[in-house]
Amino acid sequence: MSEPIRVVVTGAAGQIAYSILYMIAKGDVFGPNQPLILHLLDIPLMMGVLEGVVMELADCALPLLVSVVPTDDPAVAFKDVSAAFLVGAMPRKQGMERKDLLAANVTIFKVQGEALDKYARKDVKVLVVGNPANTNALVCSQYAPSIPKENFTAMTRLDQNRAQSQIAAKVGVPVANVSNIIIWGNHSSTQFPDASNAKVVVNGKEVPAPSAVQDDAWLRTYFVETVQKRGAAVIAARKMSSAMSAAKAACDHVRDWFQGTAPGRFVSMGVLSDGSYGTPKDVIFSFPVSISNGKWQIVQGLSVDDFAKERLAITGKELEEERSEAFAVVNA
Ligand SMILES: NC(=O)C1=CN([C@@H]2O[C@H](COP(=O)(O)OP(=O)(O)OC[C@H]3O[C@@H](n4cnc5c(N)ncnc54)[C@H](O)[C@@H]3O)[C@@H](O)[C@H]2O)C=CC1
Ligand SMILES: O=C(O)CCC(=O)C(=O)O
Repeated sequence: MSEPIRVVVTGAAGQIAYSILYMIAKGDVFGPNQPLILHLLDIPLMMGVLEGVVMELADCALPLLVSVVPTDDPAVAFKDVSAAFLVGAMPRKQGMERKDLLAANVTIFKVQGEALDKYARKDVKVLVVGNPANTNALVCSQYAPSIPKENFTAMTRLDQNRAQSQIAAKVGVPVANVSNIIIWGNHSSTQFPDASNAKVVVNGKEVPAPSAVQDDAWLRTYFVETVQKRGAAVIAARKMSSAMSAAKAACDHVRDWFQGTAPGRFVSMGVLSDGSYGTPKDVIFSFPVSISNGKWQIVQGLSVDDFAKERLAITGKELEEERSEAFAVVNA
């Protein structure tokens, strides 16, 4: 067994955390040989609820979980952490867009960026889940200047998983047979879910997703819109936002970041844009990335047709607008 690593989950008394903590603590992210010390951050009002979560974690009797540190103090929560799941933020209600949360949530990520800068390990890997995730990740990284910008990412893995599941159902194959779906841009209704470079295994043979689906109109309309609006559909049905699937996606994201992607495979992550594929620079934009040795790289040279270019421009523009609005809030 290796030495334990410290992992922080914010919003630890909330609904995503209720699923994510179990998944992390049983080894789904860092592997079956990596002991963990879990730091749980929430606001003072939620400390009673958090106590119950701590009791339940103990009652799970998980061999990898060395200890748990519940706290409402960012200085304690971020101390020496190797990985940070930044979940704690207000979720949207029915009828809202995620960017409507910007004014309420962006300040949380300023404070947590400052705390990461002061207290976390300099190689900490940060995943922002709290919405609007891309812009919150950008703000967080700006306030943590001593940590490399590439260590800040935003979650679009839930959108990727949703897209994968839609394609699998359409073709009639298990989800594991579908790979290399791309989510471009913002985790919002302007995102562009793109199956044009994806692969599907049909009858034992890997083929391009468009040939497996055989319905280009579906791929450009129903598929794109279903994934873009899936979060809202879950809220309409559950009266609460996605939680179990969000927790699973966060674990997938951080697992792949730490453990790498298989040769020829890529996943989607919101990362600092370098302008690849004509996107605006210096926003957190979701790209296809391959990962090895804990470092992600934007996959280059993929075909992007005019239909895709138009959609990349729309979601990129939204991210530029969110960036201006966010910095106006934090600098006010
Ligand atoms: N990127 C993505 O794909 C997804 C993002 N989300 C977002 O994740 C966030 C959390 O969702 P839920 O867990 O369902 O919400 P929730 O309301 O159940 O839990 C949020 C928790 O965060 C805590 N919190 C608030 N301010 C905090 C602070 N400054 N420090 C630490 N904790 C704080 C709250 O007290 C609460 O316990 C929301 O913003 C939601 O929109 C949800 C699903 C998917
Ligand atoms: O849709 C939301 O605003 C909350 C949850 C979420 O981001 C999602 O389900 O994709």
